[in-house]
Amino acid sequence: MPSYSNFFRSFLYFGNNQQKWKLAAIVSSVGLTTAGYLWHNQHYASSYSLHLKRYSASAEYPQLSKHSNLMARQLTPQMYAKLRDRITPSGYTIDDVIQVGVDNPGVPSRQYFGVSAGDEETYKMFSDLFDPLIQIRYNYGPGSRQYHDVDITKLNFPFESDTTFDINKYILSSRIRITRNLASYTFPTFSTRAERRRVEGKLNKVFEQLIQENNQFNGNYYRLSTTDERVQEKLIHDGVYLFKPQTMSWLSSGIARDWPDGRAIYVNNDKNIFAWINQKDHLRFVSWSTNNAKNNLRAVITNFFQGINLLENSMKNEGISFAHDDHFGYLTTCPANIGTGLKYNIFLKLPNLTKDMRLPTIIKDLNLTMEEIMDSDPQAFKDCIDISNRDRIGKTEVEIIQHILNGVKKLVEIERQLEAGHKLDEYLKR
Ligand SMILES: Nc1ncnc2c1ncn2[C@@H]1O[C@H](COP(=O)(O)OP(=O)(O)OP(=O)(O)O)[C@@H](O)[C@H]1O
Repeated sequence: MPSYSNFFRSFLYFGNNQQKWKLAAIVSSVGLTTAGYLWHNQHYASSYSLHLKRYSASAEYPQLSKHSNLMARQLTPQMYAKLRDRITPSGYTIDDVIQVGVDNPGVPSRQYFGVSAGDEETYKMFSDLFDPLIQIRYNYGPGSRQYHDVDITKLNFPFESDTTFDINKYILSSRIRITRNLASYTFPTFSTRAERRRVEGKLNKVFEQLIQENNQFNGNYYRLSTTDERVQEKLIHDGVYLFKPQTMSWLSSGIARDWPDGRAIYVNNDKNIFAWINQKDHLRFVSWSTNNAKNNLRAVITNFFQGINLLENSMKNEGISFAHDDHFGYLTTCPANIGTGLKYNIFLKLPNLTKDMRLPTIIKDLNLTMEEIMDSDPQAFKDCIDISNRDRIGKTEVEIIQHILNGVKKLVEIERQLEAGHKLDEYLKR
């Protein structure tokens, strides 16, 4: 092992004076950075454990006996005691992770996660809890790898070449979105005001590039804190306004703090592409068909992936990228979105099928999710359902979209059989 005196002697005989000073400057800056990093970590870890260790793990264990969310079913007192000593580099703890689930018990019929991530490191740091939850909800095991495929030429759009019936009678509209966070910044659950503003500032530059460089994405960027009421009303009318999250689960996760500071909206001139900045995640990017452009399935998907591609190119110019991991895919605030962060919704009008009690079972067998459509006018979406993907992780983007399209094709076919007077049992037997 080289001794300090050997090191000093080598330094004396090294190069000329200028090179010596250069070397000394490099060595001391590396030393100071390392010492600073270690001090920072130790300081945080020790103040955190001092604070926690005032009471035992069993005294701190949350009251979960009446809870039915996934977290409450997995977090044993032993696991809590083990994870209580961990902290991510930005300071996120197990108590931060579980707060949404402690405050929101959930209902047995819904697989509500009851956890949130505060930064990229959360998933690995608290994998004892996150891994089983993701396994239960998505059947996605710890050894798996998330693959991506955005080659939309592989997609097969149903009924596109079939002109024998009016598809617009059944398919009303579609909407696709991704949700993402930027690498190296804390997530909205945990960001400080300054960091949230920094993220918004970076994304502002990215969207300004998109607006300037591309006709289709030409549009406007609005900071919520400086948007006047008239513009606000217009954005609400266009269906793109970013409202402050109101549900208890999102309020207790911390994402609505300081609203509307650091929040922004991008929307293109055609109003069929928009983005929300600093809502549940740093970025939510959406492509949809408005009511007067019904059943524009292919265009919605094409615009969407074109937009993401341009966004990622602009992000490179800004030196930023999305938080991503080979195993977990894109890292999101809620594990419900992890993997692809992709949700694809299609509104369907199925007057016969929606009257049948077996519809929820059919939807479940197709591995889809069905939601009610909320509208101020209850008649507007009579006999309609909102179909979306159940999976976000373990499948590629193209697989998820094709799965929805195939499911929609089946549902429309069943509806048409019922319309023609056939019984549902006949179809189900096939
Ligand atoms: N196909 C569609 N056509 C028109 N509007 C849609 C469509 N799909 C969804 N929407 C509307 O967009 C809004 C948000 O939809 P949704 O809650 O499914 O997605 P999300 O907010 O992106 O995801 P989540 O809240 O589950 O993280 C809802 O008001 C919904 O009615």
